Amino acid sequence: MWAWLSGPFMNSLGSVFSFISKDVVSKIQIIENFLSGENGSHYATIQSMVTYELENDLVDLTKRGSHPESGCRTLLRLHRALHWLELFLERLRTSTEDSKTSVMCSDAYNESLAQHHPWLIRKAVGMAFCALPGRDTFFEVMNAGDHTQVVALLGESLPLIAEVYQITEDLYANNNLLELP
Ligand SMILES: CCCCCCCC/C=C\CCCCCCCC(=O)N[C@@H](COP(=O)(O)O)[C@H](O)/C=C/CCCCCCCCCCCCC
Repeated sequence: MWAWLSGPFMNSLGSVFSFISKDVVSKIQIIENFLSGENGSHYATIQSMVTYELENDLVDLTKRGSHPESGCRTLLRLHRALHWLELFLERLRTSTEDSKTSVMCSDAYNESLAQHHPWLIRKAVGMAFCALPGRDTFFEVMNAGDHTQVVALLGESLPLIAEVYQITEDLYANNNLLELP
């Protein structure tokens, strides 16, 4: 995932996608830094991270303050991105030759991340989607064989992505963390 996000495919799509990939990579890096830091053992699971940060007042709960890059708020952004990914890949899996990646991408975006982004980002992202390559290119960059094989792989992977998403969603909902600033 890391290599793909910062690799030639994303960079070839233009400046908006470079910005998106840098944003995701920097958020993954924040979590990795916690994991390799002195309190790393508390970051071994999402559950232990949430418990540790909440018990030690390490999360800005209502407005950004002294903990602008807590593990909880950083993971929340990635969690929302994972939802976009799930919705997009499901559309790709069930797409036909006539399907447009720009439409699949923006429909998935509007159902997920868009609700958390300001107007300017939504507009910039919406325009960038129009420049996305076609469906065949997406199948190729997955590097998992022909179309039938990619569709089969997506059929196996998507339930796992959905399960990971739901576990985090439930944990965050139970701890009132779904709207962290
Ligand atoms: C359990 C972790 C799993 C991580 C899974 C990540 C999957 C990533 C896959 C695709 C990339 C989507 C990236 C979306 C990043 C969104 C993070 C975010 O919302 N960041 C915004 C807020 O950050 P803060 O300021 O609060 O720190 C930030 O403002 C970024 C805005 C631009 C977001 C544009 C989203 C566009 C979504 C569609 C991406 C299309 C990628 C095309 C791939 C060919």
